[in-house]
Amino acid sequence: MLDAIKPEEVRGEGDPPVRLLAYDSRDVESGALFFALPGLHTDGHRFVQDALERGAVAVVHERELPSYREGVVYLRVKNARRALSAASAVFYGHPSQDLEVIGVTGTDGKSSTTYFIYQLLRASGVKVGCISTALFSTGGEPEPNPLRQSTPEAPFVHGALARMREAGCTHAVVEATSHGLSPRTARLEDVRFTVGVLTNITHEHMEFHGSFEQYREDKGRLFRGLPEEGKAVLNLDDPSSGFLAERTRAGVWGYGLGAREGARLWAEVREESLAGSRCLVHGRETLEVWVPFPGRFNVENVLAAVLGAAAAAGKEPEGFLSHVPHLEGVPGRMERVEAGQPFLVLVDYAHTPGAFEKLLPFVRRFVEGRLIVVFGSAGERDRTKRPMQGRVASRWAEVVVLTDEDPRGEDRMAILREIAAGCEGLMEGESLFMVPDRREAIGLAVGMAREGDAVLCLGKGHERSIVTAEGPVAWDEVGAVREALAARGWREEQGL
Ligand SMILES: CC(=O)N[C@H]1[C@@H](OP(=O)(O)OP(=O)(O)OC[C@H]2O[C@@H](n3ccc(=O)[nH]c3=O)[C@H](O)[C@@H]2O)O[C@H](CO)[C@@H](O)[C@@H]1O[C@H](C)C(=O)N[C@@H](C)C(=O)N[C@H](CCC(=O)O)C(=O)O
Ligand SMILES: Nc1ncnc2c1ncn2[C@@H]1O[C@H](COP(=O)(O)OP(=O)(O)OP(=O)(O)O)[C@@H](O)[C@H]1O
Repeated sequence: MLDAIKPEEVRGEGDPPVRLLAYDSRDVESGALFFALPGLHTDGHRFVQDALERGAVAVVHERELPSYREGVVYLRVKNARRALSAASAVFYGHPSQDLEVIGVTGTDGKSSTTYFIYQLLRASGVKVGCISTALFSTGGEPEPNPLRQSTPEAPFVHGALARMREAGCTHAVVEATSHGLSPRTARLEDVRFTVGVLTNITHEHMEFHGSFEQYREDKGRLFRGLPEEGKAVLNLDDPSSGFLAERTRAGVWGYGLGAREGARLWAEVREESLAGSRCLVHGRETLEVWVPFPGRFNVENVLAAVLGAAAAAGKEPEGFLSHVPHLEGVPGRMERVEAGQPFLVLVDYAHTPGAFEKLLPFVRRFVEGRLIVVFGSAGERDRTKRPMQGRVASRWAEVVVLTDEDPRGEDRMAILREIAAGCEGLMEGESLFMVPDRREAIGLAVGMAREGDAVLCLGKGHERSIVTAEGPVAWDEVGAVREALAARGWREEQGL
């Protein structure tokens, strides 16, 4: 492992057996190799003593430490996150080299596309695992992701890939977020991807990447790292695809809605409803396909998934289309909540201006009454997107109810005011409401809905908590909607 860590300086003698890799002192157990990572809130170097008390036998650090303990090996490196990534790959025996690893990146639609690829490969008899925001599998049935990260830190990624390999998987689908791909976190630095899939690139995470160009550059790392025999699956309707195609050695398979030169698959949407879309999909042959999820963006996700699965399995994409009608969606995405009420209620995970732009005009087409939208914006994350979310929402909705998403340590009302600053043509107290308490906000929206209206609760989806200054508070978006409906006398029918 020493070769992978590449220390600039080694202190202490011996070669203690390493039983686990840890970057948080609170996770350290006897035999751990502890990585002191500089962070945004604190610095891992402050927790070296804590790690040693808990049984760490060696420490990787960037800066000089106040003291060095006898019997412990200290490895000073230039970049501890980079070292963590390299060590994780070695510790788990380079599992990504024994698997076909498909990386899915993009601003929106990563989890959906990841889960679709996972299902398509499984349906064609491939043993596969997946890592994504919502669902996680090391070869068995998918379970909720136990972490608060979409792309986990390197030890978790390589550990999960190793478990997939042990379980007999030949393939893995990994949601590759821009944070995960960034050299600043190095979470995916030592994962060997053979297929890269792009959904889209719009505005998000500017607080982390600093500019759209850097955000795109970081996402581009997935495609730059692909081998010549790999495949880059690109959305030809997205302006960033040309940029990415120029930066990959891999073969390109393009997809899009409508005829596109060079598209390996493209779709014409013939009929669409809140239940899904009937499409003609054109490839080497033309096939009629029912996409069982609402919105053209889901047709795009399905095309991306079919190409991603086919590229990874070394098969023709057309063979995967027959399974599309049987795909399952990710929980909390366009989930309809029914309790006999005469208006539509949808829970969805849209939390970017790009997702709002696709979702709201789509739903608008099927709603005769008013569109009542409940959402917020994450605290301590991209502030520049807040007025953009407000602008898109106010363009399509008659009523906007602003509420907590994950305020973290920020002033809750200040976040809502920043979103409200972008809302155009709405009147506070009549069509614009700021209600930080999310349960109350949902109650207000459901309470004002009349026959033919639609209530859209956005941004929480499947998530099980709201992160406040005091930490995570348990949350269930669908449950909160059901409570609000029950308060008006609409209850889900219960069986015996
Ligand atoms: C904003 C962000 O990227 N945060 C990540 C970052 O945290 P941080 O810089 O605040 O860390 P810190 O709290 O300052 O601590 C520094 C170090 O001291 C360690 N520590 C801290 C306390 C202690 O008692 N002992 C100890 O050892 C910490 O574990 C850490 O290694 O470093 C941590 C350890 O590497 C990550 O777990 C953490 O991800 C958090 C959970 C997070 O919310 N990340 C989000 C932004 C994220 O990664 N999102 C992307 C994109 C999502 C999407 O687009 O869908 C994702 O892939 O999930
Ligand atoms: N292709 C797409 N284009 C735009 N919006 C989309 C697309 N696919 C899904 N969405 C919207 O984005 C939301 C999140 O979808 P999904 O979880 O698949 O994306 P994600 O990229 O994994 O999100 P995140 O990584 O931020 O958790 C959906 O609820 C939907 O509103």
